[in-house]
Amino acid sequence: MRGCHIAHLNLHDELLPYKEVIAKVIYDKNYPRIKTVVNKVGTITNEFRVPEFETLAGEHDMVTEVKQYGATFRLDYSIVYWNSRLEHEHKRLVSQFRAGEIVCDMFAGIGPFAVPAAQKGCIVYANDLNPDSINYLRINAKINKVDDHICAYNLDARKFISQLMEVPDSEIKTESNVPMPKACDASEIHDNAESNSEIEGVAVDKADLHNRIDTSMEDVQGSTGQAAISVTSVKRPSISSEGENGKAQCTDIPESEVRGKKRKTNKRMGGSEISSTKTWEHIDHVIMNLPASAIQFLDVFRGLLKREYWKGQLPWIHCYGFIRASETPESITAVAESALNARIQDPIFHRVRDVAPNKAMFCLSFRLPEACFIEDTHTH
Ligand SMILES: C[S@@+](CC[C@H](N)C(=O)[O-])C[C@H]1O[C@@H](n2cnc3c(N)ncnc32)[C@H](O)[C@@H]1O
Repeated sequence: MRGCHIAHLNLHDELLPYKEVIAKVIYDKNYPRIKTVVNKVGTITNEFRVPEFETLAGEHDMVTEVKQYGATFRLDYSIVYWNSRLEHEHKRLVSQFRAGEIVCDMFAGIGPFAVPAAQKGCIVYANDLNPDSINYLRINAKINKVDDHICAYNLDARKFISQLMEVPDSEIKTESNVPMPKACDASEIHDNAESNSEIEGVAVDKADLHNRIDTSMEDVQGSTGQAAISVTSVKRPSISSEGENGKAQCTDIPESEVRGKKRKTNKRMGGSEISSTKTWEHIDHVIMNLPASAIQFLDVFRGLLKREYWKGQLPWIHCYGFIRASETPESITAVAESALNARIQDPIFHRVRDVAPNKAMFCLSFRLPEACFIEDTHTH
């Protein structure tokens, strides 16, 4: 693994009697680059997907730094999930994202999707149930200088996505609280639609659309003052704030962060627009990399998005899982449809890698079906 002083073995049973000898040879041949040789023990059963390791040679130091396509990730191998074999998959998926898009990573780990997506200029809402993963994700966001593009949360994935989609009281449309006409203007809604989409016959670039929408939102805020209140009046706690013992605080999503994160256009993008994001109005991608059970979380999307607030197309869901020899992409899609209680149009099934002779990891990507909208949430 690039940049790492740990050699991580996965020895089969027949080699276990020789494990010390094997480890010593690896250590002697590679020292000082390799300072620790570990072997994975048993199968992963804990919910944080952290393997157990035994140290076979060298010092027991499991804190290290690894590099993936230009990003640096610090982690403690003994307390967080990390799999260097997913490098290509991280890269493949992030290559589909575009600057300015909003990405929600429900099972983010230490940030191998979140950090490169933020480096691309996406706004990333990243969550993990393991507080140590979130602690390292925040550290990695800082190391890679994208902490202004990542909001990190330590919640159960269902709660995380539900809270991001919750419309705050101050924004609920009532008869006396009619939405700002310009912010919900049909042409803007239309503009916020699609990557490289055809709008009235013209090819439209999504990043450009976001910039244009951003500018118009600034105008709206300036002219009415109403939206500006929801975005700027609440002081957001620092994303990288730490609790006692240097651990990231485990809290619900702070209202101010859910309500709309100030978005600075990435300096590397050369832009200077500052805009706001309201996650209940639009997100572009949801990543669900918990292959053992992510598909069972899909039911959280039933009735999750509120049609009257939503702008543009529905988000892409990228859901990971394992496929056995007895299963097919169609049968996997049927399981996802059953969880969503909706038909999926044109699913994209990508085989990520073989993990055992009869088992492969896959990524099922699809646009959230319209049936997942909740129609009328008006409070009169
Ligand atoms: C397979 S790892 C993926 C991490 C990262 N996305 C990657 O590609 O390396 C799954 C992650 O989901 C987290 N996790 C497990 N159950 C969860 C839950 N109910 N809600 C949120 N995160 C959870 C684990 O702590 C772990 O970091």
